[in-house]
Amino acid sequence: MADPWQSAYDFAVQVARAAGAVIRKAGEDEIKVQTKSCAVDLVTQTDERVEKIIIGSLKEQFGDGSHCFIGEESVSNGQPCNLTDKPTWIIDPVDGTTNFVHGFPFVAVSIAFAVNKELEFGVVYSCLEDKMYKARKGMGAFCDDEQIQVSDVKDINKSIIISEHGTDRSIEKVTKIFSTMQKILRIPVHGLRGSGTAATNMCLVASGASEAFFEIGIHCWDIAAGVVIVREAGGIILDVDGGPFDLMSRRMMSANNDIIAKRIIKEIEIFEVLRDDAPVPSK
Ligand SMILES: O=P(O)(O)O[C@H]1[C@H](O)[C@@H](O)[C@H](O)[C@@H](O)[C@@H]1O
Ligand SMILES: [Mg+2]
Repeated sequence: MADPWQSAYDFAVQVARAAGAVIRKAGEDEIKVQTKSCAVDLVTQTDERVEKIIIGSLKEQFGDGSHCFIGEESVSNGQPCNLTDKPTWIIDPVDGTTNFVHGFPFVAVSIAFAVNKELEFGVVYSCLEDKMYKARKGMGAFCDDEQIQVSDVKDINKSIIISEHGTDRSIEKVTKIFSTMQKILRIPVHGLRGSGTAATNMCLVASGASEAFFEIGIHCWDIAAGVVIVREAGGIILDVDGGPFDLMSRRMMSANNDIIAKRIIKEIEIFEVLRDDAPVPSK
């Protein structure tokens, strides 16, 4: 049977690499910063421009109208965020926007592709490191041309765990996030880390550099590509309560194995977040 998505996958890699070059170039000039949901949820003209370039390139290649697009900045500007059975591109043009603004060296272009709500492939280009992570369902995960594999560590005391504090600075959420981090540190684990971009964090789990990354508050575009990459590197993806993963729930646990995942899940203090596909309240 013809392989329907190989050419789309190859094209996504090309588009991610080209988008990364635009981000690197933009980082050399003065960056104009705006905010979205709160004072620390940053967005720049580069986020907007790169998303337009990516979606424009994909529409040119697959522009018969049968493909759908979920992009961070399109959604932020009012587009719906509903995953249907149609071929759908899920795009974070600049994952690690705050890092980009500060010149902190972890910024990723994340492009995922789903059909019938199944993630078919994911591409994460860490553009300041010039590392291309990619994976197709059932075909393994790669960093550039090297196949990658999750860590084989089963002893939680010998693990590095990644988490992020996100952009919500409410006392309720900050308290729960840091109480969770404190409990994990005191297990003890070897260390807690965070790159500042969910997509990169997932690639660090996929490449064996960390045993788990979890976060409550991320969006589908931050993690969709990383989900495929972690799964194809032999890892697992769960909800933060240990249940089945739901791409639109804004909660995710990615780990090298079930033992590590379940041990960390025991420490997570869960707080509620609005789903990505929640109906937009009428103005
Ligand atoms: O950089 P963006 O695309 O906004 O996504 C990040 C988000 O802003 C942070 O709050 C999260 O902690 C990161 O995991 C996301 O990658
Ligand atoms: Mg982003």
